[in-house]
Amino acid sequence: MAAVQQLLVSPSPAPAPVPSQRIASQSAESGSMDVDSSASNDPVMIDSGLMKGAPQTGDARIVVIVYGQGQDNVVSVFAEVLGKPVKLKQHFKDVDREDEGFVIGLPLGDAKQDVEERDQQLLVAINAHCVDLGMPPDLHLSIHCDYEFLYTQTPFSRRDLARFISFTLGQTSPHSQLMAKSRTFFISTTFPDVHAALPNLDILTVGADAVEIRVDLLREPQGDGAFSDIPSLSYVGQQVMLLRQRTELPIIFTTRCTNENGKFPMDKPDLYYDYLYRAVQWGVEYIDVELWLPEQIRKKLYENRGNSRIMSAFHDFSGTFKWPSQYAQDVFVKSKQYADIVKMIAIINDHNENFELEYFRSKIKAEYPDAPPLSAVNMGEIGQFSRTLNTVFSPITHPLLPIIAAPGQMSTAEINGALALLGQLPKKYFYGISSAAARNIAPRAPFYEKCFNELGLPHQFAVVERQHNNPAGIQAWCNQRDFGGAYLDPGLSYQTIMRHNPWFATLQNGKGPILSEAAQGIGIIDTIVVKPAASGLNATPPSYDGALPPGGQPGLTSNTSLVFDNASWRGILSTLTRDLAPSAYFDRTAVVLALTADDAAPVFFALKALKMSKIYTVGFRTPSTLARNAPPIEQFISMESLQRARSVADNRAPFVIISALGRGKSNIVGMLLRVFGEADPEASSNTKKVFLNLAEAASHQKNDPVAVAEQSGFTAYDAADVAAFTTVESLRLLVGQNVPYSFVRLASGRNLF
Ligand SMILES: O=C1C[C@@](O)(C(=O)O)C[C@@H](O)[C@@H]1O
Repeated sequence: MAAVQQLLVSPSPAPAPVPSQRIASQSAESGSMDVDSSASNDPVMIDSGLMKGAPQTGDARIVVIVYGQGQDNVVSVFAEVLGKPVKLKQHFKDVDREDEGFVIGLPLGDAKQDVEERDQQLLVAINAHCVDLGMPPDLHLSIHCDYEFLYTQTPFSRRDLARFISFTLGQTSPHSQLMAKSRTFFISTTFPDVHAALPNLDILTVGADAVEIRVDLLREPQGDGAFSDIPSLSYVGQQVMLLRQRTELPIIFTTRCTNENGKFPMDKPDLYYDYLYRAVQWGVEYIDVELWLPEQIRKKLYENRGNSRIMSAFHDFSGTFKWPSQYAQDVFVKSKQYADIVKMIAIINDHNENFELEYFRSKIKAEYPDAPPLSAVNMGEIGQFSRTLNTVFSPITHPLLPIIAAPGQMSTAEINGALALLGQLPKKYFYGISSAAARNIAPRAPFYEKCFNELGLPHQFAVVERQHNNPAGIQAWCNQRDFGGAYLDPGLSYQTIMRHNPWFATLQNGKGPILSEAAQGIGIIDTIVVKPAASGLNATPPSYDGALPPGGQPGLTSNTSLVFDNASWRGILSTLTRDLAPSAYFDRTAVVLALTADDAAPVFFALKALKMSKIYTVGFRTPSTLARNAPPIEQFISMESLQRARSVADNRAPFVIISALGRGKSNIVGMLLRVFGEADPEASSNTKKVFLNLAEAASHQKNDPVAVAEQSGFTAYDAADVAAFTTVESLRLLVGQNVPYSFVRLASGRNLF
């Protein structure tokens, strides 16, 4: 306890992180650390635009779960994931305003009687069906509930439930995040049975931003060696469930018709509605809706799409389609009416028609600036060139797939290889600038190399060691003609980088590097992204007279700028929301233990994104600049303040404990875990508290914080979880490619499943 007291009363000083370039120069001038304890009472709220892609409050209606016989337990899991208490009732009519803030469970038999008359303004109805009990679910409930969650009991995928409920309630929005990327790909799986894809799914989806399930290609066995003409909704539901349990990627649900290279019959258009609307109810992120379908079906799907996004699809196999024609433009105009993405795909006869498509693309952009994004490619070998140029949801294949989904499809590696040959993807040098200690905790270099290979990227990657206390020399790696980007592990404060690497200040004609929103809010830079600047062509090349790294070509080219970014906060956010919906954190409090404010800064930003209402700190003081971008802060400076936090009403008592304290301090972390982990009989929700250990794992040791947390009733995550999610984010920032979290874990020797 003496050690605790000592730590609590003697916080270590911390350099002030910098929330903006302007503030950066001010505090750099003053040179002093700005410690502000009053900031805790009067936090300055950040711009809403500051957290693009951050969780949203979403659907505020009462969540009602209809459960099957003997399945009332699933209601508690929903409640736990949402961070709400549970109530069991009988009928929809029993649910009223007093139930706001609860998750309500209704037994199937009773719920069925009045599901149609329910108050849709008040509640959102989810039919939870355990497929182990048999398929299909009760049809009446399937049709009339807002959503349907299909699950297996063993294994039960909590991650799938968290993702389903966060998405359907609008707390997460994968579409807006994907559309912010400069290039997106989706892999068209062509398996007759998703089971066949599962063993290779991690590797298959490297480079993909979404996975398409070609429902029309699924083959449902009939038992006598035959297959049904079209797979039943029961079969399709289970296939989607299986896929979703095994990938974190958004799913595209496609029922491709016989006329457009698919197998779905065209004689009953209503059948499409039944399948596609059910996919909306299953919480599938993207629904492919073919343009030939009657307008009333397309309109109805668009209007009832919930949080799913509609990809309008048009394929022309006639060989007479012409991109410069009025017809092509009419197709676009008709498509965009009920679409979030417009897909147009055609067979061409001449290579030049690829250029016509490019002209069409730019014309559409200019004439319909507010229209949904266009994804357009040509089929066949002759059309492959267009597949390298399309940037919105390019369909890709993989050598491990049984067949290609359309003539001319290419893999990500082939597309990148082609771009490299065409000079569109020049070889660049990427660096992992890390301290020896960081490299030991989570070696990222072999993984980067693996990804570059797998993605067919021509780049080269090298790890360079930074002396622990010497932040100088970073500029030497960046000021090279072929510099591609770098991650810094650990990150460094903006001020520190700028102070010790004066060359950065010369960028952009003296304006310095660009700071991303996250970097501004956090003040710690862990990713340096190269951005070709449109206006940079006339810029003066920045000069540099320092030593160059071996083999480096002097001088970052003048038409590029550098973006200082932060990927760690997203790693933290993704870890915290892997098994819980964001709402489990909304308005609750956290404890953050660290030796310096720098270590805590990305945590604060993530907790702000999770709309947490207060942070208690241990071990450091929070500079006002950092407090501005965080929930209100109170420092634990005595045992009394700790006791106070412990005795407040349940909702205000700390729900998350995040520690960046190293091994030497694990007894302090353990003490706090025991103090706050005790079960609270008054608890207003049954959600287990969360512990995140950002420090090096000290497993098999006495006082291992993760073990103590689990014994004290916490769900615990460690630095490796965050490192994997952070790597996903930094790859996305540095090379614009998505690599699934599960692949990162696999590549680092730990399988997630
Ligand atoms: O729409 C498309 C595009 C595609 O037809 C192609 O050309 O790659 C492949 C299909 O699976 C997908 O649904």
